[in-house]
Amino acid sequence: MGMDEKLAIAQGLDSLGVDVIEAGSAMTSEGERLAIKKIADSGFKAEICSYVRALTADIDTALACDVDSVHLVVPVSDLHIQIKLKADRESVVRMAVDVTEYAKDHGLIVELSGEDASRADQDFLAGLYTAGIEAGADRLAFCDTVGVLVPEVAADIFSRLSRLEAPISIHCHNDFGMATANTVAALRAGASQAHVTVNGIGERAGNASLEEVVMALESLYQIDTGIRCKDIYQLSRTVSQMTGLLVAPNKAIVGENAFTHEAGIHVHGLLADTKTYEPMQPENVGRKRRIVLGKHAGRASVELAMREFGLSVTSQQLNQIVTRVKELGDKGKRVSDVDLQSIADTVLSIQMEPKVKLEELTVVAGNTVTPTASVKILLAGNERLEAGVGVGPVDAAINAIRRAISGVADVRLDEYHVDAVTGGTNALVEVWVTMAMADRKITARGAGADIIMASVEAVINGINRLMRLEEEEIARCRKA
Ligand SMILES: CC(=O)SCCNC(=O)CCNC(=O)[C@H](O)C(C)(C)COP(=O)(O)OP(=O)(O)OC[C@H]1O[C@@H](n2cnc3c(N)ncnc32)[C@H](O)[C@@H]1OP(=O)(O)O
Ligand SMILES: CC(=O)C(=O)O
Repeated sequence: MGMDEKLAIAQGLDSLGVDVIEAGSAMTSEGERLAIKKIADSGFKAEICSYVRALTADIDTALACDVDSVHLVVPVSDLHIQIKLKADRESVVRMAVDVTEYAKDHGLIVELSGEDASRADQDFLAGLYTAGIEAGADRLAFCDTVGVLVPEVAADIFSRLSRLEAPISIHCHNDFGMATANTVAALRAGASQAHVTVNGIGERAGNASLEEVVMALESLYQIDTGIRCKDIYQLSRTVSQMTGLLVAPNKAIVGENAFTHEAGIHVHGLLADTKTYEPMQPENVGRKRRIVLGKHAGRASVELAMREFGLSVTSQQLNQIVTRVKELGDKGKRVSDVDLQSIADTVLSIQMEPKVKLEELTVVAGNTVTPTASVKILLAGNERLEAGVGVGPVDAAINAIRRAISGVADVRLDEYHVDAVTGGTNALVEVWVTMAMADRKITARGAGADIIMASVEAVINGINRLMRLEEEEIARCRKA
C-alpha cells in the first residue's frame, strides 16, 4: 500500500473505534515513513504506533515519524535468539531493557513484545517482561509468531501472564486457522488487548481477523468492544480494494456469502425466524441478507421470489418452477433473477417482448486507440444509435448501451463477474452482473465464446428485467 491507501485505512480504523493503529514499520522505506508520519499527524483519536526492532536506530526512525508509541519486538524463543539473532538470553534481556529505556527517555509509549513467545521458555519470558516493566515498558505483548498456540494453552499462559504489573496484548498468526480462537481464549484469560487485522490479512496465512474477534466477543460473550460494528463491512471492502487482496466468499462476517442463503431447508426456517439460520443479524455488521436460487432451492424460497416478483402461482405451478430451477442448478448454473423470470414466464405462459433489443454493435480496441463502441438498439421499437468509450472494449460497449437508453432507463452496473467455463483462449465464458435502477437490484447472466457479446447480453437482459419491474410497479400503483 502507498500513502493514500494507508491513510484511508487508518481513517477507517479510527472511525471504527480501535484504540491503537500500528501504522507500519518505520525502518522499512522512505514511503512507509512518509505514510506513518502522515497518519500520526492526522489528529486521529487512536494511538499511532510503529513496529520497531530492539535497536535504538529503529526508535530514532519511529520518533522522526511522530508516532505516539512503539511495538518494540524482541525475539524470545531459543530458536529465534540463537539461530536468527545469533545471541543469547542474557544479551536479549539487555537489548530489551536498554531500548525500552531509550524509547521512554524519548517520550514514547512502549509495548514490549516477545516474538515467537509461544515457543519460548515461559519462565525466561516472564523474567524478560518483568525486566521490561522495571525499565519503563507501559504494556507487553505476546506474539504467537508462527500460529502454533491452541486455545487451552493460550488460556493457561494468559492466566499467569495477566498477573504481571502491565497490561498485555495477544498477537496471533493464523497458520492453523486458530488465530481468532486463540485470541479470544487469551482475552478471556486476562489479556487486555488484541492485535488484529481487517479481513485477517498479514504475513503468510495472516493474523487474527478484527471482524471475527470483535463479533465473537460481542455476540458470543456479550462484551461491548466499543467498536462501531455497523461499519465493519465497509472497512473490509475498502481494505480489500486498497490491497488487492480478495476476501474468500465463505470468510466469516465479511465474505460475500456470509449472509447468503441457498438451501431450501434453511430459507424455509429463516422465513419463520431469521435466528434459525443466522447467528447474528447481517445489519449489525453493515450487511444485508441475500437469498439466492440454485439446485438446493425449495418451495419456500421460490415462493418468496415469486412474491417479490409480484406473481401469484398455484401449488402446481410452484412445483414446476422449482423443478426447472433445480434443472438449471444441476447444470452447474447459478440462477439469476432474469433466469427465474424467464422460467416463471414459461410456466405461467406469459409472453413479454423485451423492451431493449440489440441490433448492431461495433467495438474498436488496440494498443493505439481508446476503446470505443457504437451500438444500434431498438428501444420499445424505436431505433437509437449511440457511441461510448471505456477503459476496455467491454466497458466501452456497456457505456454505449447505457447512453443509448439514458433518459428512459438510468441503470447502474453494480457488479460484473466473468468466469471461463472451459479452458483455452476459445473458452466459453459466463458473465454475471448485478444491476440496479433507483433502489431496485437484480442479477442477470450472459454466456458465449465472445466476452464482449456475453457481457452485452448480460447487461441487456438486466436492463429488460429492470424495465419490466418498473412497468409492473407502475401498473400495481395504478390498480391500487
Ligand atoms: C514478526 C515480525 O517481525 S513482524 C514485522 C516485520 N516487519 C518487517 O520485516 C519490516 C520490513 N523489513 C524491512 O524493511 C527490512 O527487513 C529492514 C529494513 C527492517 C532490515 O533490513 P536489513 O538491514 O537489510 O536486514 P535483513 O532484513 O536482511 O535482516 C534483519 C536484521 O534485523 C535483525 N533483527 C530481526 N529482528 C530483530 C529484533 N527484534 N531486534 C533486533 N534486531 C532484529 C536480524 O538479526 C537481522 O540483522 P543482521 O542484518 O545484522 O543480521
Ligand atoms: C511481531 C509479529 O508480527 C510476530 O512476532 O508475530
